[in-house]
Amino acid sequence: MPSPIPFGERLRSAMQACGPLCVGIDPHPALLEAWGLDDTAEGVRSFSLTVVEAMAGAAAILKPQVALYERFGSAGFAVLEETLAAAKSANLLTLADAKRGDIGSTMDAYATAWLDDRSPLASDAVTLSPYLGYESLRPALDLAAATGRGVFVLGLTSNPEGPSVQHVGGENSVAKAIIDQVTKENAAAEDLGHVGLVVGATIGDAPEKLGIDLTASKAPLLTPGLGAQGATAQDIAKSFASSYSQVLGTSSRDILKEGPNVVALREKALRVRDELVAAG
Ligand SMILES: O=c1ccn([C@@H]2O[C@H](COP(=O)(O)O)[C@@H](O)[C@H]2O)c(=O)[nH]1
Repeated sequence: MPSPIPFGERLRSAMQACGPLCVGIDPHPALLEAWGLDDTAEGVRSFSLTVVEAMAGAAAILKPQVALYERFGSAGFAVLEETLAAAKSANLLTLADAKRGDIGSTMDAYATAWLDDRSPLASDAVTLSPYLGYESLRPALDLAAATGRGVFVLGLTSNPEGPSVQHVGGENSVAKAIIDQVTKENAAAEDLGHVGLVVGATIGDAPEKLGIDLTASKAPLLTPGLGAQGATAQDIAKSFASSYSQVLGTSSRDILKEGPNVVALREKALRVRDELVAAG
């Protein structure tokens, strides 16, 4: 069996072809209502398939927020499976925003669920929480590498509560310890590695203050916080400066509020994408 193409290479090709944008699929009750859909699994299905249709060729990757499917139990997971399959058929990469993290033995099962070729939920990448210790993520890190998939580890999150944990330690912060491990993991990559980082668009000068070198990490940098949480493409360009070529700008509600019209959704995504390109 030939080795799979590494996730970092696949992501870079998608970013070159479609631009540095990740569109989040977050079917919140208020958005479903605004789109004239019921807050049911069927409503979430219609919402998700419309986003997939609108984003083909306009986004490098789609990020379904797993929590918003999970609230409908098995019916929600069936819709998520269908959404992942539709994205694959439309040549869109997928990042399941599940933020999984547990002791190693349980992590094995999470890795199988999100990163094994045989799983109906297999995605191109999954988000992981490293707060049980970076090495507890090993089953997912290794399975992702073996299957040509990726993971995005929480580093500096976009929410205002994040610093109360992630900045602890100052020059030897919790976030720096995590990011140093990611740097080691991606050391052999020529460009982007298979281990990405979640680093919010709202973080301001935190990397500088904490002595964190994001460029050296070779991590694809997922930057939630753009749009609905108040950050702009210019904010990202300022915070990320030398690592900007690694940035995958991500936005959910600010784009999704343009639906359900497919053309309006796509045009908004293209505007956000063009702003990200221009800011660099
Ligand atoms: O630090 C983080 C990590 C993840 N998220 C997720 O991204 C989207 C953001 O949605 P917007 O509507 O663009 O605000 C959402 O799914 C979050 O759970 C984040 O915001 N920050």
